[in-house]
Order: sequence, then structure tokens, then C-alpha cells
Amino acid sequence: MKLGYTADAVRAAEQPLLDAGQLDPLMRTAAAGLARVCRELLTGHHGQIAGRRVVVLAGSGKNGGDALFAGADLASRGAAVTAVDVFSRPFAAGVSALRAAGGEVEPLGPAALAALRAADLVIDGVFGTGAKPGLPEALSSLITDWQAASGTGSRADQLVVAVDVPTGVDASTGTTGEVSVRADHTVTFGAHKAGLLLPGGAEAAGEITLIDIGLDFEDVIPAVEAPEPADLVDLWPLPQPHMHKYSRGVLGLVAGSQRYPGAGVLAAAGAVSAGLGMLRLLAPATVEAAVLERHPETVTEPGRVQAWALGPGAPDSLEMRRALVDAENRSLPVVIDAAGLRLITRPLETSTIVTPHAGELVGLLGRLTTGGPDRAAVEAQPVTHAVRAAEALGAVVVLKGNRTVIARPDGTVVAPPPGPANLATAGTGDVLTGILGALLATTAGDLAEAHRIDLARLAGLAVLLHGLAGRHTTHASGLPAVIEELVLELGERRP
Ligand SMILES: NC(=O)C1=CN([C@@H]2O[C@H](COP(=O)(O)OP(=O)(O)OC[C@H]3O[C@@H](n4cnc5c(N)ncnc54)[C@H](OP(=O)(O)O)[C@@H]3O)[C@@H](O)[C@H]2O)[C@@H](O)CC1
Ligand SMILES: [K+]
Repeated sequence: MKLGYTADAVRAAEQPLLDAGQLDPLMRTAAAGLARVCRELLTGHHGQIAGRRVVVLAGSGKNGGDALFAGADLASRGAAVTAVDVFSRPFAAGVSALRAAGGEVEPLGPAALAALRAADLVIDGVFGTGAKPGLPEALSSLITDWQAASGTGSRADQLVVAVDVPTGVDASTGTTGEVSVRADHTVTFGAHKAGLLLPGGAEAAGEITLIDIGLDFEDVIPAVEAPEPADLVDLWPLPQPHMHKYSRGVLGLVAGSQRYPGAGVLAAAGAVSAGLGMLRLLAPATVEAAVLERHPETVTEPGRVQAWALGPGAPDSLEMRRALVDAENRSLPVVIDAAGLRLITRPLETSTIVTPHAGELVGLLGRLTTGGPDRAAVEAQPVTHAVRAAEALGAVVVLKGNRTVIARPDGTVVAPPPGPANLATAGTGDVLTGILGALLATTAGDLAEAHRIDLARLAGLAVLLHGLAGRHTTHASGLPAVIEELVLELGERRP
């Protein structure tokens, strides 16, 4: 799991070292790590370092300093390095090092654009964690003119390496202005900046390398967690040998209707594929019949459950309300999707996950807060609005989109990697609700006991697995079989 920290947290971690007069060694370590990645990329893509054209975009702060020192390293190995001095007051020690190694410094102007276009490698060191919002006009036209073509650099074989954070990306939130650098690779120092793991920033950053510069984050709560496939092996709740069907967990599912029976079938299949003790389905007879045909082990009588999932496929409101009352009365965890979201007008008195897409989040925020956003605002700033909803509801919010983000009421976020484009099809959300329900049912005991299981992290695992499964199928009804296979594999791979 990658952990992301805000710019303030990074500065706070850096401060004791700066107070101890350690700026110079910190920057040397950072620049050495950056230079190593640049050398590896140049050698890998262009065969060698000597003779390759490198352009350093150098701002006036330490980010520019890091880039200039790395440029000096490449120049000393024979690369032709030109630094573009963006603000006419570059980091002085970096300029001296570059010149001493044979590199040149150019002011920002027409020659800079030509150099950028011709470069084999561009090192973006304009802004890092110290950036204030908004790029100056001359800089934003330079970036636009250089990166106008699709992809990152001006040519397919041009490499772009961002120093710490791509310029134009907010290090803490990942929001980008109209113009920002698109990198193939970002080399970040001390800790992942939260913005590199969030929508916007993650796409701009490309692949990320973290360089350890000795900062201590032991007691700092990360702003963002980004789960990775290896986390599934460690953390996915798998059945233990001593379990029986009730201790493994029973999910009560309220999903599907005469009009939308398929959503009930998909939610049920999602739950079964993720693994659980027993599925108890409360739905009209047509939905029951369709689910029983596929999963004859399903129980269709009311009875005790360990968790509830409700909402896919416009199910009966009365049945959903009954489930919510039971969840609140017995402190059972609940996942609420689609039609179920419309029943929410106040925070629920139990562990809750809601799974809106942008439009549904608008409705939720409208009912829970005054002056709720419109859909465009949610799509432009998904993290901000998911967090607002999580705060207002006291619940975990899984805001579904091409980049799903998960917010906790304390404002921290879980950001799984983006799923494949083919998950943007009907029914995939129903499967996700089923998976989430199964996870709640199988971990309900731990949730109640000591809050050892974190709901948002659990949701992150579900979204991650759902995304991985999406790579192997083109439609929602293909997902459950792949999920089942992946879950079985997790069991085999767990040490
Ligand atoms: N964290 C760590 O432990 C370590 C961090 N390190 C490195 O330091 C970097 C942070 O350096 P930093 O603090 O100097 O900030 P940085 O990002 O270079 O930018 C600030 C400069 O840009 C300017 N400026 C800002 N916004 C502007 C705007 N909109 N328009 C115009 N100008 C604007 C601003 O000017 P000012 O407003 O001060 O006049 C200031 O000069 C970090 O990302 C990493 O690379 C490592 O070397 C060592 C360990
Ligand atoms: K940068």
C-alpha cells in the first residue's frame, strides 16, 4: 500500500532536519536518487547517456535545485544538458554545479521551446511541494506548446521525468489547473505526496519512484492510502478452518425488482464470488428464481444476518427500510447503493458504506447539507465532495467513477488504482455492491469487536479486486467468475 502525505506533513517531517542544518545533504540525496532514475531511463530507452539531449526546466526553489544537480550528474557523464531558467533566479548552487559539469543555462524564450522539443529527456523541476496555485502565463504557454501533442513529450520517444511532483499538480490534493506537466515518471522524495495518488495528479505523474531521504512519518496519519495488488494477498478476508456458515458471515441482500431483475442477479453473484458463509436474498419471486438458478445455495427466507447490502435494481422500499432498521437496531454494517441512497436523509447509527456515482452524490449532498454541488463540480473535484459527504454522513463514501475514490469521515482517502475502461458498463456497480456486502458479512465480527477492520480500507480492496477482474472480461456478468478465480488464487498465494 502506498501512503500519501500532504505538503504540510512533508514540510513538518523535513523541519527537524533543516533545523539541524541538514538541507544540503537532504538535497544531495534527493538529487542523487533523481539522477539515478534519469540515468536508468536514458540508458533503457536511448541506449546510453553520452550525447543525449537533456533539458532541465528549473524553477527558483529547491525543486529546481534538485533538477539542476541531477542535470549536472548527467552532464558529467557526457549528456548535452540545457537548463531553462524559468524565473530568472534559479537555485544558485545548482547552476554552479551544472555549469562546472559542462551544462548550459538559457532564459525562458523561443530557444527554450526548441530545446524542449529536441530533448531526449526533460526533467521538470519548476515547482514541487512549494507551488502556489496557478502557473504564470509564460510558463503555461511554454508547457502547452511543448506538450501539445498527445502523450507526454513532443515525440513518442521523449522521456519526461517530474521532480517530486509534476509542475501544475497540487502536491496535497492532486488537482491540476488548466495546464500541468504530464510525466512518464515522477521521482518523489521522503514520502509519496498525497496528490500523486489522487485523480489528476496520479495521471500526470506516470510511474512513481520514491527516494528515501530519511524523513520520519511514523506518527503521521497518511492523507491517502493507495492499495496495490500485493495488499489483496495480505489483507483480503479469507475463510479460516474453524469457521462454519454462520461464523463465516451471512449477508442479507435486498436487490432487484420485477423491472430490474438483473441487478439482483449481479449483486448476488458478486457476493457469492467474493466468498461468504451464506447469502440471504430478499427480492420478488422472479429475482429469487433467477438467482436460485445460478446459485442454488441462496436462502430466500428472512432471518438473521451479519451485514446488509441494499439498493441495486430498484428493490422494494419497504424491504430496504426494514433492513436499515435491523442494521441500526443490531449495529450491523450495511452497504447502500443506487435506490437505497434515496432513503438516506440523516447519518445512520451503524457502520455504513455508501456507493454513489457523481449524480447520486449530488442527491445525497443535497439532502444532507445546504448548498450542495452540481454534477460538474463533483466530477471536477471528486475527492473534495466525497470527503464532504463522508463527513456529513459519518460513513465511508465510495464515489464511483472512471477513477473511484473512497473517503472516510475524518477526511482521509483510499485511492485504488484506476480500473479498466470496460468497467464503465451496465451492472458492474451491482457486482461491486455484492462484493462489499460479502466483505462486510465476513468481517462483521471484527468490526464490532475492536474496530480492527477499517471499512474504507476494506472498500479499497473490493474496488481494487473489481478493477483487476475487469481486465479479464468485457461485461458485468463475466465479472463474478473472474473474481472467484482471483479470490481462490489469493488463498493459494497467502503465506
Ligand atoms: N521535502 C523535503 O524533505 C525535501 C524537498 N526537496 C525539494 O524541495 C522542493 C520544495 O522546494 P521549495 O520549498 O523551494 O518549493 P518549490 O516547489 O521548489 O517551489 C517554490 C518556489 O517556486 C516559487 N513559486 C511557487 N508558486 C509559484 C507561482 N504560482 N508562480 C511563480 N512562482 C511560484 C516560489 O517563489 P516565492 O513565492 O517564494 O517567491 C519558490 O521559489 C520539493 O518539491 C523537493 O523537490 C529536496 O530537495 C530536499 C528534501
Ligand atoms: K516538479
